Amino acid sequence: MIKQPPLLYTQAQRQLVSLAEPLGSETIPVEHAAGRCLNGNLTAKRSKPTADLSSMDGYALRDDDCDGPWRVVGKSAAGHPFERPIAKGEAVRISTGALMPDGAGAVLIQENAVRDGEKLSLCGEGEPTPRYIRRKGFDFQQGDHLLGRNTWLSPAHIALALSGGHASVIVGKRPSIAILDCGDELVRCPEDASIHQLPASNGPMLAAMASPFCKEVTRIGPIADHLDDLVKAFDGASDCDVIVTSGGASVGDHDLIRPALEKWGASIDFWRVSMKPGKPMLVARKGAQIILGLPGNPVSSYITAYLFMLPLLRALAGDRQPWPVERSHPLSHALPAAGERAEFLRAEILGDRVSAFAEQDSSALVSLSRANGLIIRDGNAQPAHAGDIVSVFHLQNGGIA
Ligand SMILES: Nc1nc2c(c(=O)[nH]1)N[C@H]1C(S)=C(S)[C@@H](COP(=O)(O)OP(=O)(O)OC[C@H]3O[C@@H](n4cnc5c(N)ncnc54)[C@H](O)[C@@H]3O)O[C@H]1N2
Ligand code: MOO
Repeated sequence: MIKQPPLLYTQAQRQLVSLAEPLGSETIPVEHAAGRCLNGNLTAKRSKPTADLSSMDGYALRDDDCDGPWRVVGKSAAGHPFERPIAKGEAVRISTGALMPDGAGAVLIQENAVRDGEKLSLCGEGEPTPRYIRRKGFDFQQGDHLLGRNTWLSPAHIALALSGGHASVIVGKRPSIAILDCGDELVRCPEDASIHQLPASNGPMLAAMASPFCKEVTRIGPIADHLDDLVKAFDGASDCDVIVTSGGASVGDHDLIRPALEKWGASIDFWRVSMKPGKPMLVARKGAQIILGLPGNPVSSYITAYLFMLPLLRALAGDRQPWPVERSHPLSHALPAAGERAEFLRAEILGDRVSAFAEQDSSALVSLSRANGLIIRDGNAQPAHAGDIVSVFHLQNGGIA
């Protein structure tokens, strides 16, 4: 029996993440790099744009020759530049994104032009202007810093890296993970669950949370509450970098995760964290493998995964700042004093204000699925009033963009 008192959640987070040795790096095509952690700085290999371009469809003119009429002597289309300098009295038909001819310093948009064969004149609505020129390197110049180490690459970053001339990037390797549902009462197919059983919802939920950060996610179980079955399941996961269990972490007769891990040969780093929900969480290791034992209650499982599993996976994938980001919001209503454990309240952020849901039972999924934030209450926090500023973790809803 472990006699340590429960750890503070911040201590437990640091202790867990300190066990994570980043898995090294690999070079991959930029177009496949969304959701990966950049391992190194990215500098522009080319400027954007590489030359002055027109931002509109119309005519390129000299900026000392803006009254007209002009003679249209050729065209500059995107990918097909006009090859010689433009002279006085000349205009070049130009399309959006096409290179400005040498000597051109203004664009007349076609809505403000009248064309008769090669003859071009103003229609009286507007003037040629340099405003419709995108200047060479205005977005970034060759040699500029584009992206910093530790950036989780988004679709916009992909466009930036490609536009900066990079075909490939160096990113952190991702871990493999095995996720085990544990409990006699669990059934894999929800349609097969009788009254005394319930669908094993934690495994797929945790897999969905983990998969953006993992190269491979293996789901195992549900596993019955028998020591030997659990040991066999751990054997089946022995190739993975991380093993995550849910259920069986507490103190009941059927809570066998700790004894099973010990029988399997793992050593327990810590068990129990002073947080609500999520208290019975444990961390163990076998060789280089890290095992996270999450509580079975679905909300406890989600919140411990958010606070522990995700930072661990980010750290293994090369992120040096893997922590969830706290933000400040005014409360829209009062909150009572907190208990001894730190509390994470499912909450809704509306505008700037945040309000906790009335239902905070650690098995209640409706309030979890409606929450877009978690209010953080320190252990023994004083009552809070409407308008008081509280710390909140934003929960991600939707994709990575
Ligand atoms: N005497 C005590 N009892 C409990 C304590 C305690 O300190 N003393 N801690 C409570 C707390 S806090 C939590 S949290 C739970 C967590 O216990 P376990 O991790 O052992 O979880 P189980 O008992 O196996 O399951 C709890 C609950 O969750 C359901 N469950 C389990 N796995 C899944 C899954 N994969 N998908 C969906 N639902 C799952 C399970 O059926 C139970 O209803 O212990 C308290 N007890
Ligand atoms: O920690 Mo338990 O997760 O309070 O229900």
